[in-house]
Amino acid sequence: MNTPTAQQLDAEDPLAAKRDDFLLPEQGVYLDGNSLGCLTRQARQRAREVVEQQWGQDLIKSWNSHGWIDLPTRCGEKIAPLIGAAPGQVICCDSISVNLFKIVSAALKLRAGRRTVLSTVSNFPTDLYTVQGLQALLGEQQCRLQLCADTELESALGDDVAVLLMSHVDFRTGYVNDMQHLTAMAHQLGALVIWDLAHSAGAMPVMLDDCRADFAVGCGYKYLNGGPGAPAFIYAAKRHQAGLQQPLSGWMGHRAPFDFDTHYAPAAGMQQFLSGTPAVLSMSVLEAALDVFRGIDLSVLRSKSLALTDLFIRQVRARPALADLQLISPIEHEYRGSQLAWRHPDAWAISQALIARGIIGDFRAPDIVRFGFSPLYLRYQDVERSVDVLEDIVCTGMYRQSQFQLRKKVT
Ligand SMILES: Cc1ncc(COP(=O)(O)O)c(C=O)c1O
Ligand SMILES: Nc1c(O)cccc1C(=O)C[C@H](N)C(=O)O
Repeated sequence: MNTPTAQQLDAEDPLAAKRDDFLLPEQGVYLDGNSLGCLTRQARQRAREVVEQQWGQDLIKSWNSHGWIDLPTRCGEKIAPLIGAAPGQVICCDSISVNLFKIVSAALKLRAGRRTVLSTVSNFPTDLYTVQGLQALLGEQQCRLQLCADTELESALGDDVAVLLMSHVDFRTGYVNDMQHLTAMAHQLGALVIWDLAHSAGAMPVMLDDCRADFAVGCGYKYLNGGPGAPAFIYAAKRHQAGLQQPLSGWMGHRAPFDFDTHYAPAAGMQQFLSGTPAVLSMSVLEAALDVFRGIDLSVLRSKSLALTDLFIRQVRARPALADLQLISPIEHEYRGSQLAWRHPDAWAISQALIARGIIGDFRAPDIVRFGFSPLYLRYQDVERSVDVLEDIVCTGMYRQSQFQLRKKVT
């Protein structure tokens, strides 16, 4: 059987129409939705309404009339089905970093007598920094970060581990950690598990409830397309919610914020994770952006994501000029996220030359060119075009030009 062309794949794509919900750059191909997702029409419309009408005209009344006060809960409930969570377990607030601080601390308290937070050296730095901050605050008798290689998790899970802190999808390689297996293994040894869903929420099905996950965090600005700096979210399994104590106790997490009581008493359920006033502008935009997922079957989304990355790999491998690019993302579908990472000694210059030619991926130190594939708005033809440009940049040696050597502040 002949391999279908990119045009044929696009013609048969059940998600093709979703692309029209997005306002995409007029030129080029955007392969960085794993860092900052694209703008939807609904989000742009909401941004206008919130600024011009709700803030501009209705001002303070909007807390009630436009439901600003319930935004964290409403957004959380919209995210819940995307991550396999039944209602009442997700709330939108703050950043992943801040939320991790709350959750790691609360989870440690649930496992009093144990002090170790186990994570992997490959985890996203903020996950590790947050625990290092807690360790400095609480002292090593209360909190101790232990790091191991990804391959050593089983042997590192000792009986002092209170919390296993894992990224679902590795931010560099796109490797998908086995949520079901690792959660069960940690539970068997008496540890709780916190999952960082930054690179999986909105990109593939996530089954938090089915895996009996304890806690999770994730961000709004990648595959959820909530915009730059969009608020993050927290998941806490219902069975843990009653006995929790999170350290950033603020008035929005109080049982009755407008009683202005002197003493803190946490709200029931997920609201206890709120600290201060929600970022109304960004959360409103995120709420509208989430509408794009309405009616989407996440297994269809996942199939397209895998087909896009399959095509990219096939195209690169078919071109001898690209033989120096070494794939460090998994080949097996089961373990491959929605991104591809390629190692090359001139990764920085190649990523910059690609950007100059309209193919927006990114670079991760020291030598990775990374491409994210957002199935809601990418076409198979975009994939083919990106590899054409990549081949041209390498064949012509364009990336060796001096303007592509200078490192930038944000990579
Ligand atoms: C896996 C992972 N966790 C956390 C973060 C950072 O989250 P935040 O900036 O919301 O604290 C990122 C990316 O920025 C990430 O890739
Ligand atoms: N959050 C970011 C930012 O504020 C600026 C630039 C990049 C980001 C990112 O999201 C990085 C991303 N988490 C990564 O996977 O590398």
